Amino acid sequence: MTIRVVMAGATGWVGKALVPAIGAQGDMALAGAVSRSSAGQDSGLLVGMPANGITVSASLAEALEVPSDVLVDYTKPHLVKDHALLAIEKGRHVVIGTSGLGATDFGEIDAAARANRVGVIAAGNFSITATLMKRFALMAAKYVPDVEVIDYAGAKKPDAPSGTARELAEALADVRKASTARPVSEVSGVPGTRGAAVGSGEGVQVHALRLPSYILSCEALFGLPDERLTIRHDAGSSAAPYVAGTLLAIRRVHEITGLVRGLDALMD
Ligand SMILES: NC(=O)C1=CN([C@@H]2O[C@H](COP(=O)(O)OP(=O)(O)OC[C@H]3O[C@@H](n4cnc5c(N)ncnc54)[C@H](OP(=O)(O)O)[C@@H]3O)[C@@H](O)[C@H]2O)C=CC1
Ligand SMILES: O=C(O)C1=N[C@H](C(=O)O)C[C@H](O)C1
Repeated sequence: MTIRVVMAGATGWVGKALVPAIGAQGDMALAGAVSRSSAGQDSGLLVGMPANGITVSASLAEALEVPSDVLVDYTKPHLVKDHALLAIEKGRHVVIGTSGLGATDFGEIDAAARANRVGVIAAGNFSITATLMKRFALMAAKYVPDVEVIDYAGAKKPDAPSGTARELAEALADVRKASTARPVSEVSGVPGTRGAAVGSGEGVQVHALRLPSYILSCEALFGLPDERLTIRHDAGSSAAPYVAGTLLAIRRVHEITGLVRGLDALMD
């Protein structure tokens, strides 16, 4: 069976890497592509490939008028929730790469996916090594109660924390033991400098830095008396690391009903 894929954000940094990769898979075919600025153009030519006959649509609604199986979204934080809900309503499975969503948004997406009997896979980071960082950090959190997260990204990134840091902090908050740090509410000075608590219960403090020259790095820092552990992931400057994980999600999403968060759920 050929999986028919609609790529929202086809002309973006990640979309440009995914369009040729989807076309190269024997079991997948591009069925639609979305970008406002390139609407009406051939999506293959746009990414430096031979023409593929798939014309770019100006909106997701237009792209979903043609039959397809899976929406892949790498667009913008303010669009992704509406895109996901629209695709679910139209009976499509969804793979979410776009950052910016939190636990409440994902709760709504999960409910809609269950009601429409489709699957959604969302990962803050579809790279294998970023996924391993999350897995190792979750292992460490079983043994070390004190953990905080630092999220490094470029000055122009529109969302904070990053999808990578947010998914990590929410997952850590679910398993962490009580912190020994002085509660932020009891800190004098400028308490905001202690970061923001992300996730359930006491949450995990996340500190987001936004500076020119950074791409995206994420650190989980663990402390015990007289020793510490740092688990860090650094993304490079190309979108190549996200391709394999996204293709895996496209292949597996039809097996799911409702939402699964994190590429780690598909590994093993
Ligand atoms: N989960 C993961 O592993 C990763 C997640 N990301 C996240 O993915 C998202 C996308 O990243 P990136 O590829 O760098 O983004 P870009 O800014 O490079 O690309 C955004 C894409 O979305 C399209 N777009 C923007 N606005 C609209 C709109 N209103 N309707 C339809 N399409 C629109 C743009 O085309 P146009 O402007 O022409 O409409 C473009 O094709 C970000 O949130 C990023 O943080 C990034 C890398 C990995
Ligand atoms: O905005 C980016 O560039 C990236 N965003 C993702 C995130 O928000 O975690 C991850 C990716 O490494 C790059």
